[in-house]
Formats: sequence, C-alpha cells, structure tokens
Amino acid sequence: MSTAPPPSAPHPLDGGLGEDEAALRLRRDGPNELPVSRPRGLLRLALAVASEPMLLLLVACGAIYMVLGDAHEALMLLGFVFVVMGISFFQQRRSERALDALRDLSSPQALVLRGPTPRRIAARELVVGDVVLLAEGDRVPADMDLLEASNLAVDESLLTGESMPVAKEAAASRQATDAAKAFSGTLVTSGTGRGCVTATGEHSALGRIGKSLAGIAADATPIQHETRRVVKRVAAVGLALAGVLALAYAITRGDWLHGVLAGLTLAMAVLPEELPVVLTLFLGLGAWRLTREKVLARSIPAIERLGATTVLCVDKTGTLTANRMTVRRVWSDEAVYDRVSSAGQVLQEELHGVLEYAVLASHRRAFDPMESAIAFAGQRLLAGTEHLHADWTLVDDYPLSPEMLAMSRVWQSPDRQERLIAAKGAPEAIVDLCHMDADQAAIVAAQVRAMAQDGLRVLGVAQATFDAAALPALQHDFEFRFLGLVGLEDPVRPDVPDAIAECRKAGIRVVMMTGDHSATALSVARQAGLMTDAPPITGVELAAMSDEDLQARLAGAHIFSRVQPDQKLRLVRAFLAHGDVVAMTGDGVNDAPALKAADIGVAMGARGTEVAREAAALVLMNDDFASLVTAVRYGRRVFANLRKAIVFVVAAHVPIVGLSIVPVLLGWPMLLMPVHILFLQLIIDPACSVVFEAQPLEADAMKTPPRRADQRLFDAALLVRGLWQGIGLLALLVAVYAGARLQAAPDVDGDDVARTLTFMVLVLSNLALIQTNRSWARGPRRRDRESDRQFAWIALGTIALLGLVLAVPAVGRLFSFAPLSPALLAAALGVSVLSFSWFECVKWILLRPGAPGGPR
Ligand SMILES: Nc1ncnc2c1ncn2[C@@H]1O[C@H](COP(=O)(O)OP(=O)(O)OP(=O)(O)O)[C@@H](O)[C@H]1O
Ligand SMILES: [Cu+]
Repeated sequence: MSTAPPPSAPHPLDGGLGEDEAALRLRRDGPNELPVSRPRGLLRLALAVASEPMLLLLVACGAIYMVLGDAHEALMLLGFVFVVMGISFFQQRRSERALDALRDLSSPQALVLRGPTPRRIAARELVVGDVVLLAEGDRVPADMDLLEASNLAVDESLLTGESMPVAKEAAASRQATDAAKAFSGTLVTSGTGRGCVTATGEHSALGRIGKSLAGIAADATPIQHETRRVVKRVAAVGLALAGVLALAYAITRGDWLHGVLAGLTLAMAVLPEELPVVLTLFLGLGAWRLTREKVLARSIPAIERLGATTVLCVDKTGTLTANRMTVRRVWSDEAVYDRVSSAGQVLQEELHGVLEYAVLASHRRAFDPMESAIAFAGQRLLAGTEHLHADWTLVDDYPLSPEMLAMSRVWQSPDRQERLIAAKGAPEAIVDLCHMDADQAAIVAAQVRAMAQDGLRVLGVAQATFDAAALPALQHDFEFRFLGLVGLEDPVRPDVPDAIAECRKAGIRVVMMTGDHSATALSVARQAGLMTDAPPITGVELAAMSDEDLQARLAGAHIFSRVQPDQKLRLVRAFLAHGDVVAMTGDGVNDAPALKAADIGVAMGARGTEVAREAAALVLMNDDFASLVTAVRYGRRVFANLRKAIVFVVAAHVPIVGLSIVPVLLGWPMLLMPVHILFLQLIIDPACSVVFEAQPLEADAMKTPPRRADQRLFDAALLVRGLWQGIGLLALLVAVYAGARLQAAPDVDGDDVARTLTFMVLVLSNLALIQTNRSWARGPRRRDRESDRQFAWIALGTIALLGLVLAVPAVGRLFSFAPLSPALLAAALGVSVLSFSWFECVKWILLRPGAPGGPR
C-alpha cells in the first residue's frame, strides 16, 4: 500500500463538504480508523477450549471406557466434548459481542461542518476535505491543516514523546508548516480551531507509525483474579482427593481401571467449572444492562467496584444542575434588572454597558451555555440599541486559566482608532483586574454574595481601551474599569434531590466540588438536598491545608468551592487515602487526572470532553446524575447476585462430590458416573446461573451501607451457607440410595433403580436450591418478570431432559438407569420437597440477626 496522501482537496473556507461528496470519498478512501489486530481466530479459540481441564478429564475417561470395551460410553463422552466446545464458543462470542458493542458506543466523535451548522458524527466517517471544529478537550480525529486557530495548543506526546503542549496557528499559505497542522490522535489542551482534513486512517501520521489508541480495557478484574485463585485451589484439592480415592478403590477392590475411573469422576465433580463462566457472564451482562440505562461502562472492573462506592464527588454545573443557563439579573451600582421582578420592562439605560460588554467578552459562536445565555439576553434586551456590534472585528483574546478566572477579548471598531477590551469572569478576578479600592470592592462583594445566595452564578464585567500597537502579555496590564455584574440562573435537575436522598439512605456520601463561588455552591447544595451543616471549604483554604489537616476536615466537609482541577485530584487522593471507594464526575480536560485517580471516574457523554470520556470508567450517555445512582444500584446487584450464584455452586457441588466418594468408602457399587456429573455440571448448572444473573436487587439493598471495600467475594459466610444446604442434601441422597438398595429385590437391576431414584432427587433438588437462593431477604420474594420467566424455562427444560432420560430406554441405558414405578416417582418428588424445606430452613436460620452468612 502506498503511503502517498490521497489527492488533496481544495481548502473550502467554510461550509465544508456536502453529504454526497463525503459519502463518495468515504467509499473511495475507506473509514478513518486504524485496523485493529484481533487474534481471535478459530485456532485460538480451539486452543483455549482444548486446554480446559474439564475437556481433558473427559478425554481421559473416554480412553478408559475404550480400554474397558464400553464403546457406547466412550462415544457419548466424545459427544460431550462437543457440548463443552459449544458452550465455550457461545460464551466467548457473547462476551466479545458485548465488548464490541461497548467499543462502538465509546468510539470517538468529531464536530464537522457539512452544511451551515456543525454536526457531530463518528470520527470514523471523516474524509479528506472535511472541515472539522476543534475545541479544548478534543482528540484530533484526523490529520488536518488549520484554517483558524485561537489560543490553540495541542499535546502531541503520543506522536513525539514531547509532553509540553505545542502552540498552533492557522496556515498562512497553502504550504502549511507543522505549526499549522494538527495530527490525528493528539490532544487539544486549550483553545479552539477549525481545520481541513488532509489524511485519514492509515494515511495519517498516527497510522503511519502504526500506533493505536487504547480502547475498552478487558482486563481481568480483582474479583476475577480472586476467582481464578479459588478455582486453582479447589482444583488442586480435588485432584489430590481423586488420587487418594483411585488408590483406595484399586487397593480395596484390586481393580485399577475402575479405580482410576472413580478418581476421574470425583475430579469432575469437584472442578468448579462454572465459576469463571458465571463471573464473566455476570460482569459482561451487567455492563450490557447498564447501556440500557444509558450508562456506558468503559471498564469492566468498574462494574464490580460501583456497588462498593462510599463517596460520590460531583461537580455542579451540568451534573447537579441542568446546564440550561439564563441571565437572571444584571447589576451595576446605579441600577438592577431582574428577569422575573422586572418582567416586561426594558433594560435600564444604566445597564446597557454591562450587558454590551458581557456579550463582547463572549465567543460569537458560543459553545458554553453561560455564553449562549449572555448572547441570548443581549439579543433580546439590547435589540434596537447601538450596543450590538456585528461589524466589530476580533483582534485577540485572553483565555480563562486556573490562575485567572477571567477572559478578555480585544475588539477593533471600524470607526474608532483605539481598541476596546471586554472582560468577564469570576467577580473576585474582575475586581482584581480593575484595581478597585477597598470600599468599592466591599460594595461589589456584598452584591455578589446576595446574588449567589439566590443560587445564581455571578460574573463580573469590565471594560478597557488600548492605544499602543503591541498588546500586553497579561490581562492585568490593561486599565480595566468595572461595569457591573451578571447573575445567571441554572435550575437544579428535577430528579437530583431524589437521587441524592437515595444515596444518603444507601450510606453513600455525596460531596460537591465546584469551581464556583461558595455562596452559589451552598445555595445549589441546599436545593439538591446535600448536607449543608458545615460551611464550604474553598480552594484557597485547601491550598493552605496540610494533608493531615485535610484528613481531619474531610469527614465533616461536603462542599468544596472555587477549587481548581488539580485540587480535585488532591481531594480524590485524600478520600482514597482515607479508605473510601470514590466515584467522581468531571467533564473538562483538567479533570482527566482526577477521573483516572478515582476508583470510578464518571464523564458526561454529551457535555464532557473527549479527554474526560477517555479517562472515565463510566460515561453517562444522557448526562444524567440520576443514572449514576442507577449504576451504583446495578453494581450492588451484580455483587449480590454473584454471591447467590456462588452459594448455589457450592451447595450443588457438595452432593455430587459426596456421592462420588461415599459409595467407594462403603463398598457399594459406584453411584455417579461421568455422564451424570456432566449432565449436572455442563447443562443444568450453567443454565441456572443465568437465573441468578437476572435477579433484581433485594428491596432493602439500597437502604444499607455499601459493602466494605475489602470485602471478598468468597468468604466464610458464603461457604457456611452453601455447605449447610449442600450437606443436608447429601445426607438425604445417601439415605435415599441406601434405602432404595435395601428395598429393591436383590436381583438384576436393584442398583440401577436406586441410582435412578437418587439422580432424580438430585436434579429436582438442584431446582429447589435455585428457587431458595434467588432471594435471601426476609419476607416473600419480590416478583420479577424477567427472572421468573427464565427460571420457569430452565425448570421446564430440566424436567424435560430428566423425563427424556427416564422415559426413553435407549437414553436411560447410557445413564445406567432402570424404569421407576409410579410409587417410586412419587417418592422422589416427596423427597425433593423435603430437600426444598431444608434449604428454606437454612435460609431462615441464617436470617437471624448476627448469623454468619447473613444477607450482606
Ligand atoms: N466562559 C467564561 N467566561 C468568564 N468566566 C468564566 C467562564 N467560565 C467560567 N468562568 C469563571 O470561572 C469559574 C470556574 O468555572 P469552571 O468552569 O472552572 O467551574 P467548574 O469547576 O466547572 O464549576 P462546576 O462545578 O459548577 O461545573 C466560574 O465560576 C466563573 O466565575
Ligand atoms: Cu443604551
């Protein structure tokens, strides 16, 4: 493939390509993406399947049957090999599909001009010649020549290794230098720009060096590590037991082949085959369920940590509030205008200048809702006056920075010599720029407090003129004159108070971290239902605190105001050091480090920057705080259901392991053969875990505090619960087997009848075991359509399979079964009901307050 760039397009100055032309080019040049290497071929899958221990055990058993001359059994086991492979394949495909879907949802976007208004499209659809808008926090989606750049700086470390942002400017001529180009994959750290795409996909600078951006991580989660450890240990113990059993059999009965077979059967019974499967399935399906709630999980480990969240750090604008700003009040020391109380009146003459300069200090094509609101108010309240200046040209601008919360724009009017500078920003910053005396500053501060207490976000507005040719480097070097204040209203989202109340009941602390003024923060906090007993801690106070002081203040603090992004990082670290599990929302470029540091970084899908989304583990696709609480609920549910499934797995294994050992010890004929264990282990049990996955959260689960961060998935409580249920069932089954053998006529197939009866009870009890463990709560189980239906299907399927084995003699022979009389069938049913009562008893006993293995 040639690396020469495709024929370059003329640079359209605006408008960009038409849709038809773009579609044509997309077909010609291919999508704007790098080929991903996915070594997931059949070979790999086959290898993965072939190395599964269950398969090896199967093959070994098959070989022994061959040697024994039982071709039927050998063939049947071979059949099961395909079942195992089929299940593996199906599982892998299912989880990969889920991951692919998540990848698609989190793929990068680009703001492109194809027609009069910018449109957001998937970056993979970009073509050469497209005109793309860039803003702070974007990943540059393709190589492009810059047509326009304003304070644009780009982090090119991905390409060059150089971590300092590089300043960019618009191309002066067609021969663009690197300073007038933006490269695919680099990061816009500040400013805005407009570029014309020159190369996409493999032709881009990024494509040529063959790097690709990290996608969704499918890393193993801590729980998966824990599970692997447990499975390994159990398998080791199982193998040792199997060896001992084989030896015992061989020595006591002098039959080596059957001894090894008994050992292998036990190994199969012990192997917790379904655990890893259950885990992958639960986490993967958990992520999938979350997407239906408009929450995208970019990292699977986040799903399991969500339920343990103890502290939720939220920003204010757009998370707690709707980010729908309107100008509510305009103030100068001569007049006040209030949108509500002055409704219907015209804006007083004294306030015209304030609004005029607020508009001049905003971008013409505003991205920021605050600036849109100011522009809108200007259009409405200044219409027909001489204060709107469509004919002025922008000379330069000074952006907002963490050190100076104000921005200025420098304008040239066609009929004036000197340039006019408009500034707006945090009132403190504007007062500072205006070099006010103390009395004046106090008057302004009092007014700011009054407006902020009404929940308004307050901006100061100032004006300056400038004659000299060269503009100064700092905003401070202008002679600013204070004009007045603008108060913006941003309503609290209607569902936020309920969501926060739910967090409180669930023992989760909600902490607000905002760049806004303390009084505004406090007022919004009150409306949202946050704890407001302690005064906010400001960024300035924070900077003066040592880490120890901070730890001491942390417990009582719920609002942090005027904090800078790096202070958010410090706060997150402080909570983590305190032992909290921290979820944090953020949307700006500067939030990325804190989002990464938090246990669960949360970005907004629509409002957040690309960078924030990349750094986050969760993306709220509808920007809705309430769905974050939903996500926490799902996190708790996944963990709770995993524990239920594990208890079931433990309880289901005890009887099959026991029934593999007991007959050998007592000198009885072997009860369970490999085929019986496979029937349970490979078909019934995995299907059953699907039911647990779909269980709804217990009614009171969001009214109890989060689980401890260090709580293990497998703990003594689970073991106790599972063992009690399992041992009871085992005792019952041994009694059934012994009784049936005693009862049966000592002739031909008395053993087979006993085996049939015992197996039937075992299978039915497995169903009872599920029904019991579906809910561990006091009182009747919550009805839930989805899991009820699934349980019904699986119970029907199981009973049908059982019926097949019992009723069709050819199949029955493979299981060494004999037909059961109606009386015995009824007896089997009766005993199964008995085992169900036992499971329920265990559940009630464990519900006692303080009992080990209680619901949590
Ligand atoms: N476009 C702007 N023009 C002027 N001043 C601004 C602008 N954007 C922000 N500011 C000032 O900077 C302050 C901090 O803004 P910033 O956007 O950093 O807050 P934030 O941390 O995102 O707040 P929140 O927690 O409410 O989302 C604002 O209170 C405001 O005074
Ligand atoms: Cu006027």
